[in-house]
Amino acid sequence: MEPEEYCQLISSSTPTRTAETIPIASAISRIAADDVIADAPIPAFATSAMDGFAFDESALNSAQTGVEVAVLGDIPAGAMPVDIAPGTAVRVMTGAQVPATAEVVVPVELTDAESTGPAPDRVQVSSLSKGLRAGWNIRAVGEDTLIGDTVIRAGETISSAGVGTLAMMGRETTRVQRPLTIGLIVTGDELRTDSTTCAHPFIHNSNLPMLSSAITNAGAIPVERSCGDDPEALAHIIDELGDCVDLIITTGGISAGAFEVVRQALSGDHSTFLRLAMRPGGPQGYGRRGDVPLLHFPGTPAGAFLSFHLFARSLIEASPLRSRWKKAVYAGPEVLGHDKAISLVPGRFNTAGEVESLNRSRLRDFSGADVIIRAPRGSGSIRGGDVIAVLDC
Ligand SMILES: Nc1nc2c(c(=O)[nH]1)N[C@H]1C(S)=C(S)[C@@H](COP(=O)(O)OP(=O)(O)OC[C@H]3O[C@@H](n4cnc5c(N)ncnc54)[C@H](O)[C@@H]3O)O[C@H]1N2
Ligand code: MOO
Repeated sequence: MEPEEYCQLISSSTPTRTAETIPIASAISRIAADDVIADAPIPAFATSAMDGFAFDESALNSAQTGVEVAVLGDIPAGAMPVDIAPGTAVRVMTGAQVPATAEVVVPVELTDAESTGPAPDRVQVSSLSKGLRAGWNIRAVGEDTLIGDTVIRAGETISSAGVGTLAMMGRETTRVQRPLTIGLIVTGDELRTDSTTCAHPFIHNSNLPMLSSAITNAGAIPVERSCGDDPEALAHIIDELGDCVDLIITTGGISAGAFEVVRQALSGDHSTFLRLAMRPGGPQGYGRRGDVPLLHFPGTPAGAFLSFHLFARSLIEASPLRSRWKKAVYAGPEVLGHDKAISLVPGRFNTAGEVESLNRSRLRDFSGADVIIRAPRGSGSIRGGDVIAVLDC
């Protein structure tokens, strides 16, 4: 089974999301829970798009014949508009509310006026074409956004432009998805988290800080646990976490050894274990204990890293793996396909915007990578100039 098909199989493990209301200043990188619909037009009143002079229709007619027009005053942005007496002009600044009778705004550069200093008493327009449309340089009510426009869609990640859009509409709070809480259990008697006790035959526990930070980076809240090779102890930790998390990820203990703690604790009643046609990260498992979905990743650090980016992120983002791959142009070197499995290889964008591969798939090779390259299975290979599938990581 290829990873996309497996992702489809585990999609029923996608945790249920609830929503919360938060201040817009905290909404960056959060996922919009609802469509945001404009309840007022933007701009809410007609404004000038230029620094210049607002003319009513008869003043414009005079100005187009070269006649000087009287200027009745100034409307800076943020000031109430001054009415235009028939046949006269007012000086307006970009963003200022224009008088209701304004026909056009003529930019200051097209007049004989200085751009700074007090407003002149009179203004003459140097050159103005005849067929000006009414509303020239005036931003009409709703020109940017109309009442009822969907400005942010449910499921979109709110960017800084999104925060600005919410602020532009006068929103102080917004509804976002509540972050998921994810239990992370790394397994293995050989693991030591405290480096002072990590003498032979123990090893440093890399999966715990790696996946905990990956969970945080994906916008979720990690709850960390470590477990030895005792299946009963693991079942106990899963039950304890089950009350307070939306998803549990385990690493290690799922392949073919004599002390496969995850497999022993869960296979049969709770979880299914299988080998995917992908390298690294082939051994995988999924299941449910009570209401809580379970994902089981291999213990090898590169396998755990890739499993997180392919599968955990698909569930967190509620987006199938098939639609998460992006296209890129490959720059080389040649990567040979494996007959039985797709290969996952670290890739980095070069200065030409194409992807180069590092050709080995150790965890340290992924640490400098921008993307995970998907090299298809089979006897072919990927070469410079090919269009390839990549996943950000
Ligand atoms: N007879 C077979 N043996 C193995 C097979 C197989 O098909 N037949 N598959 C191999 C592949 S591929 C993988 S991947 C691993 C997966 O094994 P597990 O998921 O059971 O993981 P462990 O055996 O517990 O650990 C594997 C490896 O990773 C180290 N490890 C585990 N957790 C951590 C951690 N938190 N931090 C750092 N390193 C960790 C562990 O010490 C092992 O070296 O199975 C192969 N074997
Ligand atoms: O599937 Mo494993 O060692 O290739 O991660």
